[in-house]
Amino acid sequence: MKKEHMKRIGCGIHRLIHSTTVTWTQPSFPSAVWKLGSLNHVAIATPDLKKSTALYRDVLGAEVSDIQALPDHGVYTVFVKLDNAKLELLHPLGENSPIQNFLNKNKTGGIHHICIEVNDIKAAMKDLKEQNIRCLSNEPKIGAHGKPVVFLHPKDCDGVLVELEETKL
Ligand SMILES: C[C@@H](C(=O)O)C(=O)SCCNC(=O)CCNC(=O)[C@H](O)C(C)(C)COP(=O)(O)OP(=O)(O)OC[C@H]1O[C@@H](n2cnc3c(N)ncnc32)[C@H](O)[C@@H]1OP(=O)(O)O
Repeated sequence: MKKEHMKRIGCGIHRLIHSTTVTWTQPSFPSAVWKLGSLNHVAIATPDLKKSTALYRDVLGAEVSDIQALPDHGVYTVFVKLDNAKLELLHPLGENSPIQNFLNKNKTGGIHHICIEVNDIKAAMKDLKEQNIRCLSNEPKIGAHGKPVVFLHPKDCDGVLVELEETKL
């Protein structure tokens, strides 16, 4: 292929990439009932909480919280502060911790769930149940930030465990 021809193809691709715009589609249900807010956190399960905390604090230079024990959820947590959201480092607490199951399958740890804020958790749960999305508890529990939370089954959410947290939006 001639050099000039290749240059023209290159310019065409460049223009195509730079002229692409994203179009957004509005939700099909009335947003007055309940709505999603910001990403609150991404949770990472780790077999070594001290090592993971040191990675974010000492290597990556982030501000981190103290270790918090949440026996009702079967986890120890450390929060890592980012500008627009948080990371939640999770380690098993107790014999029936859901994190232990996850770590048995993912020995070195990995992304465990994402947490998205909602303005009305009960309305969200009612609506999602009607759409056959399984909520993993019948009632919201109090989560790591002292606010009501509920988890949605990963098999109903494209393989991702999703936590909803009620926050005033
Ligand atoms: C403090 C609080 C907060 O932030 O406020 C927290 O973080 S509490 C964080 C900890 N709490 C929770 O995770 C509560 C909600 N989680 C749960 O109820 C459970 O962990 C489930 C998600 C239902 C999984 O239950 P369990 O481990 O007994 O079942 P399982 O291993 O047979 O999993 C069933 C299927 O789901 C998949 N699966 C399991 N955990 C997953 C995860 N985290 N992300 C994506 N997929 C996952 C498995 O690979 C399996 O798929 P295959 O069948 O294809 O192999």
